[in-house]
Formats: sequence, structure tokens, C-alpha cells
Amino acid sequence: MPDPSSGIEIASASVRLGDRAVLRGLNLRLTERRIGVLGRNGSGKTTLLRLIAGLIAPDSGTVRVDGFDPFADRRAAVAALGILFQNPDHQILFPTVEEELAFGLAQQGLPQARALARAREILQAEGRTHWASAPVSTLSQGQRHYLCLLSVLLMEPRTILLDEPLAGLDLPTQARLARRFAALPQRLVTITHDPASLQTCDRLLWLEAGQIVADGPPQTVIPAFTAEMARIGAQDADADLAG
Ligand SMILES: Nc1ncnc2c1ncn2[C@@H]1O[C@H](COP(=O)(O)OP(=O)(O)OP(=O)(O)O)[C@@H](O)[C@H]1O
Repeated sequence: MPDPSSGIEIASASVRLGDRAVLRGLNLRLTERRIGVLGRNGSGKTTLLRLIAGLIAPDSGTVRVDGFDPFADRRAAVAALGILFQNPDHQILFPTVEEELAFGLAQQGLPQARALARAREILQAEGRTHWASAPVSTLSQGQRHYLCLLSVLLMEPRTILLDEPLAGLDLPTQARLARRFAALPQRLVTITHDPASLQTCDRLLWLEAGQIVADGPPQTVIPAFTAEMARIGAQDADADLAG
């Protein structure tokens, strides 16, 4: 049985992609409700999220979420973890909004008719009943992103992994989504290179070249990160960027 109190446990985990060591010997035990991961482009944030989600396995070391291995136990992973990718087009599989929303529930074992009914209920609750049979292709990028979030919320996972959840969205949508995230009872792991959105996290990790360089409350990690980004930004050439 899953044990939610054990949180996300990563032990000596390394990931190579191609000839690159993208994550290097990570050791983390994450039990907080709001966890942020900061880091520059290419630092390994998305790879870390994919590792936690069980979409990739570590080359060495172990990953456990609520006590199970998310790569080996896909059934447990689908029930326990929701992931919101940066690009909604990497996530959306179905032609219409209601089919897309129903898919995750059907994967969790709900009969298709019940899944579609639940999809229509959430659209009604969101004031978007007119979206139900709309082709996903008629939605804007921001609306598709919002649709992906609704899909994740419908599945009620214990942990939600968010990859740059507010990037590319207009300001009212960002504000609305930020309020929605803040109200969620679930554990959220949010990755971004924008520290402002992580001010209220319980714990903040700063990832650099596949390793944790700072781990603590936002009050200490954000000033250190911001100062380092300013230092690098003041240079003409990016000597610190490995790849
Ligand atoms: N399939 C792959 N093969 C080889 N290298 C890869 C592959 N996928 C990612 N990488 C490399 O791994 C590194 C980390 O990528 P990752 O997407 O995890 O970074 P990130 O911190 O999420 O970056 P960003 O902020 O730009 O989204 C990058 O240098 C990237 O080029």
C-alpha cells in the first residue's frame, strides 16, 4: 500500500541523457506540501520532474513516491501523481475537450460514461460548459494549458508536479491559476526559473548542473539565487553554462 507520509525519496539518483550527466547523485526526502525547484535553463529541472513522475528511471540510485517506485509501478503512479507539462501540446492526446478530460479518469479505471460525466461536471463548475465538445485545436495556448490543469485536478492525485505552470499566460490567467494552486490541498512540486512565484513555498531547491546547490526556505534560497543570476547576467559571455 502507498504510504503518503513517506513523501518523495530520492537516493543517490543519477540520470544520463545521451552522453550528458543531467542529474548527479541526488539525495532528497521531500515531505513538505509546497516544494519549489529553481534553476537556470538546462539545469535539469524538467528531468527531475520526469524522474519523480516515473517517466524515466534513474541510471543509478532509487526513487520512491509515497513508498512506491513510480517507474516500475505505473498503476500506483497514475493514481498518485499528476504532471502539468510546460507545453500543453506534449500532454493533449484527444480531439475534443471532454474526451481529453475523461481520459485520465478512464485510465484510473472509471467507466467511460462516468468519466465523461465527471468531465462535464468540472466544465460546468468552471463556467465552461460550451467547451465540452469543442475541438482542442480551437483553444488558445493558454486555454490548452488550463485544460491540462483541469485534467490533472480531475484525477485528484496526492502529488501534482508543475513545470513552469504560469509561463506564457496572460496576467489575469496567471493570477487566477496562482490562487487556484494556493488553495489546492495536494502536495505541489513546482519548477521554474522565476523565483517570484516561489516566495510562499515551504521548501526551495536550487538545481545547478544536475546537483542541488541550495536547499532551504525561500527567504534564504531566493536572495542567494537572485544574486548569483545577477552576477552571471552581468557577464557578456555565459562562461558558467555547461551545455
Ligand atoms: N533526450 C535528451 N538527450 C540528451 N540531452 C538531453 C535530453 N533531454 C534533455 N537533455 C539535456 O539535459 C539538460 C537538462 O535538461 P532539462 O530539460 O532537465 O533542463 P531544465 O532545467 O528543465 O531547462 P529549462 O529551464 O530550459 O526547461 C540540458 O542540458 C538538456 O540539453
